[in-house]
Amino acid sequence: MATHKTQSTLVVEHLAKSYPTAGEPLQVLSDVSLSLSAGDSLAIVGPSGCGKSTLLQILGTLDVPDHGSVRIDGQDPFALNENQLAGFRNQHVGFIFQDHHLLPQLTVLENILVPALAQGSPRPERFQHAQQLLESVGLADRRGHLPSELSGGERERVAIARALLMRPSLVLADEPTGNLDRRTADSVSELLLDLPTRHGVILVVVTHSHTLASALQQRRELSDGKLKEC
Ligand SMILES: Nc1ncnc2c1ncn2[C@@H]1O[C@H](COP(=O)(O)OP(=O)(O)OP(=O)(O)O)[C@@H](O)[C@H]1O
Repeated sequence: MATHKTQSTLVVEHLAKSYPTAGEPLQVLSDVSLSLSAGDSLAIVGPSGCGKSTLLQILGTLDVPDHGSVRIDGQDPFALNENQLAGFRNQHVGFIFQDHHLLPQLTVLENILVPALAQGSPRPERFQHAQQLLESVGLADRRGHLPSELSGGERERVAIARALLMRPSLVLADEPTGNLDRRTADSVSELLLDLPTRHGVILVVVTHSHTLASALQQRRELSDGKLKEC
């Protein structure tokens, strides 16, 4: 199952981002730089409102910085036009959100295949890969179930499998264990921690969980718009 992309890299230099307000703009990121490669994992921690999700959105190319650069696998995603960027994101980035964003009317297997649908009908290899991923998250026997028939932890597992479908270089997780009880959070964390070695991805996790943060290879606190060692 391991599909190491040895070229996987994330290089971020001097990112800055502010939001307009009625008064002075709110400077959320002032100077963020980092460099990660295949197999690396990083926790981003910090108090509520410090800008963690904003940073994750920019790393995932869902939002644009005011200044600075992001290079994923050596490419500048913000130099692409809108269609190219959507395709690039689909191929290079997997997202895992706290509320998992599964489509309620689709089965577990169909939800995992959603990223491939953006490119038309999934090829048989994709179905096979989706099935393998379902097995790897321990849900092979739930492929025909709807999200409403799953527990919170099981839905999060589906979201993890979906994030891996396109064999991304970069997996971004925003509070992946935030809504889960301790035991379920531990088992989801275990799956996440396995991703960099098992799938050769770069894993960046925003979390308030000390347990999860301390299990990742690297930790940075976002403070005053900058990443600091912690
Ligand atoms: N679209 C927006 N327009 C204006 N302000 C925004 C916008 N998005 C976020 N903010 C503000 O930017 C700051 C950082 O928000 P962000 O969601 O990145 O923080 P966070 O560290 O992820 O918080 P939490 O841990 O509570 O999720 C907050 O003060 C928030 O209110």
